[in-house]
Amino acid sequence: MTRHAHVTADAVTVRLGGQLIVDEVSFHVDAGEWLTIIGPNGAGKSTLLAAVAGLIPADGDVRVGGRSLAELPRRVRARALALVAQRPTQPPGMAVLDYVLLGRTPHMRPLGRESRHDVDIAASVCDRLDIGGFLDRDLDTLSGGERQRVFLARALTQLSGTPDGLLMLDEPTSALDIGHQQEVLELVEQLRVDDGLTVVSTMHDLSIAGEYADRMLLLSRGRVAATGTPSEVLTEDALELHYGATVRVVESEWGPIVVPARRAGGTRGPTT
Ligand SMILES: Nc1ncnc2c1ncn2[C@@H]1O[C@H](COP(=O)(O)OP(=O)(O)OP(=O)(O)O)[C@@H](O)[C@H]1O
Repeated sequence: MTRHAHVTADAVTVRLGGQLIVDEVSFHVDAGEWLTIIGPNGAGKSTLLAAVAGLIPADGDVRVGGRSLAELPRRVRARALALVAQRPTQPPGMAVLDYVLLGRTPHMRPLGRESRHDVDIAASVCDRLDIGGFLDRDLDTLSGGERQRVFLARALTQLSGTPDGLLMLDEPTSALDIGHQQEVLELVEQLRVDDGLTVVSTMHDLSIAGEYADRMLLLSRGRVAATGTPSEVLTEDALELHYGATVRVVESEWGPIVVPARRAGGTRGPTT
């Protein structure tokens, strides 16, 4: 399959509160590819995602599907890309189904109501994310992990029916147990393959990130420190340099596994 760049970020730069937070970051993501942005706390990952999604002012240029994001009308942009933020704003007292249906807004006529088709899409996405039993519940009453899947359901509902959709996920599995982490990431992977979604995510669990990403981008102090396959980016030296972490990287059939290593002087070193 011939791939073409679906997202191109060119010298994206963001200043917040007088500080340079994202510094001339450039990257591309091919159509149908999964790029995961990693980097230590405060590196600028969420800010970069928000800038690429056009949610905060930034210098530089972002092109999606060959068109400059700045030139796309809001509704067109909302059908082309969806961002699940780390802490999405959540209207108080809203039922899960109503919240997920907000994802259909860019597909409806202005002031129109959702159709049976919209409700079917939302309900089916919720079923796939194992939250079909919560549709009438108030969003505020869900657990953190249940709520995280509702946020993802809204984004998938938003992109449903869009060929070449761009799904951006800011730490999509941070509140999930290991079973639901796997379920959510496998679902995203399946949608990527079946529906041609392009995925850009941030993740802190480097081993899991490496299992799903085609390519990774290591962001450090707002700048690109490395890009490449998981095996190229997840090196012991790079993780020491940019995270200050002492780790062992072990290659497995699923990609590199990153294991924190006890520092010298630990009381339970390897028994040999
Ligand atoms: N409005 C703001 N004003 C000033 N500084 C800000 C503002 N918003 C974010 N920052 C700073 O920008 C830096 C990058 O924040 P960002 O949330 O993008 O990092 P991150 O890599 O996603 O971090 P984490 O892994 O902790 O989620 C941080 O130092 C943060 O304190």
